Amino acid sequence: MANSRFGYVRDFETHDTLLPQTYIVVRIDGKKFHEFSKHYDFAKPNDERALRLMNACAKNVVMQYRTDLILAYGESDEYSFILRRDSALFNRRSDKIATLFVSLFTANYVSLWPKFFTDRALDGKHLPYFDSRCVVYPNLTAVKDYLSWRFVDTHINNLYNTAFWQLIQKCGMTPQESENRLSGTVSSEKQEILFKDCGINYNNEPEMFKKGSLVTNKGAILHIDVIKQIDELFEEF
Ligand SMILES: Nc1nc2c(ncn2[C@@H]2O[C@H](COP(=O)(O)OP(=O)(O)OP(=O)(O)O)[C@@H](O)[C@H]2O)c(=O)[nH]1
Ligand SMILES: [Mg+2]
Repeated sequence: MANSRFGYVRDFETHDTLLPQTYIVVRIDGKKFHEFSKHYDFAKPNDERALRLMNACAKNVVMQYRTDLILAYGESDEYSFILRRDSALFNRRSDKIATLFVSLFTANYVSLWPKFFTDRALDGKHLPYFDSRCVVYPNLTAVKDYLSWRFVDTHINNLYNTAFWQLIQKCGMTPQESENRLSGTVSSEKQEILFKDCGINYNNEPEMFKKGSLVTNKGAILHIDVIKQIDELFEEF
């Protein structure tokens, strides 16, 4: 950058450096995807094309930064990227990491869209965009708990949403009736309602819906019980 008398303004810039020797998690989340999914007629509660598109974008981000990443995990309109404790990516600058991850992800989302939504083009008034944040975790226990938290969230949301929409679609309930039916029920009761009222065995639902998607740093996309395999997933880290 050339020197000029205006150059002093550079001194106003600040850089947030993430604590050394901590695990960095970058979480991105679709902005107003409630509206976005409605506009593009996503299947309810899970649109396989949309989830596969998210996975393809995440995989490309993982491959770009694979040496710094442990794994990525996603559900719905969100993805978390977990970086190694010793990562020196962009000198651990929070703004650089958060913005580059989210813009690379979004660029992929737009460019890969036609591959997954073959009969519907993106229109300029309804473009996908995502927020992004970096959070640091001080030890392996905390980072394992972070991933377990997202996994449990996937399970809870998916079971509720599956039951909620099945009661509407199969049993002809209104959204309010469906909500009332599920209100106060625990997991096993929701599974029972699904089975008895809708003839659906939750265990037979697609693994990607029930378990979310995990991208390894080699680029494999898995739908596994994260909690059962949590120690293996972080064995080398
Ligand atoms: N129908 C359908 N909707 C989906 C799917 N995946 C995500 N969504 C929608 O995306 C929303 C994601 O939740 P949030 O991130 O809390 O909602 P949001 O509208 O994106 O709000 P902000 O993130 O705060 O901007 C869900 O509530 C759904 O409405 C899908 O596969 N099918
Ligand atoms: Mg969102």
